[in-house]
Amino acid sequence: MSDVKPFVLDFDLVSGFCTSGKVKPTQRRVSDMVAQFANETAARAMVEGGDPLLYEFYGLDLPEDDSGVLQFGTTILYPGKVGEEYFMTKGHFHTILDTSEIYYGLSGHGMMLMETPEGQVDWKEIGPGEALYVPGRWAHRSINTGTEPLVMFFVYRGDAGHDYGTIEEKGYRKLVVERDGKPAVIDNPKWKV
Ligand SMILES: O=P(O)(O)OC[C@H]1O[C@H](O)[C@H](O)[C@@H](O)[C@@H]1O
Ligand SMILES: [Fe+2]
Repeated sequence: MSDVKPFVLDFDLVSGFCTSGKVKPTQRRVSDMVAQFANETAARAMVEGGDPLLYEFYGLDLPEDDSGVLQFGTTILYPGKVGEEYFMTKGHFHTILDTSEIYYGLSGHGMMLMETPEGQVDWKEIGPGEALYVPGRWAHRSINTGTEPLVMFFVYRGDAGHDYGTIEEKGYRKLVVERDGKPAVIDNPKWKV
């Protein structure tokens, strides 16, 4: 058991930021995930044109080897598109595959795209006041389908870990793109078996 003392942390409901500045967010830009977008040419052009910030999230300094710890924080995913594909997170399986995660929508609107190693796929919309349960075994990627930052609070088992490799190699089976001004879920042409 780790020796974490009780503590309180503030997260602004709209911006998602820890306004007291007690923790600093990690940022990911288009350059951090060019190969993940369906239109890599559009992604590279955006990197050249200033490399916009896609999202930032708070990872706290809690022990990552203790199943009794709960990791938590907020993700702030900005609105925008790379080609026709909405801004999204990298997405990951948990290293301990069977561990789940809960997201609670604070502001903005988006979608969680999920899939299992066996090839089941699912997606759920998420907005303010909605709690989304991502069961163990489901890889998860957040997507901002709106015009405001998508802000979500998350919590998961402390030792769950992030497995990015599988998604980086194979991609997701589905993509979320804008079609006729609306989000559409389509097959990912770059997905590898
Ligand atoms: O890890 P990414 O796929 O880049 O997503 C960024 C972050 O999003 C979520 O909110 C997760 O709970 C975090 O554990 C994760 O690190
Ligand atoms: Fe996760």
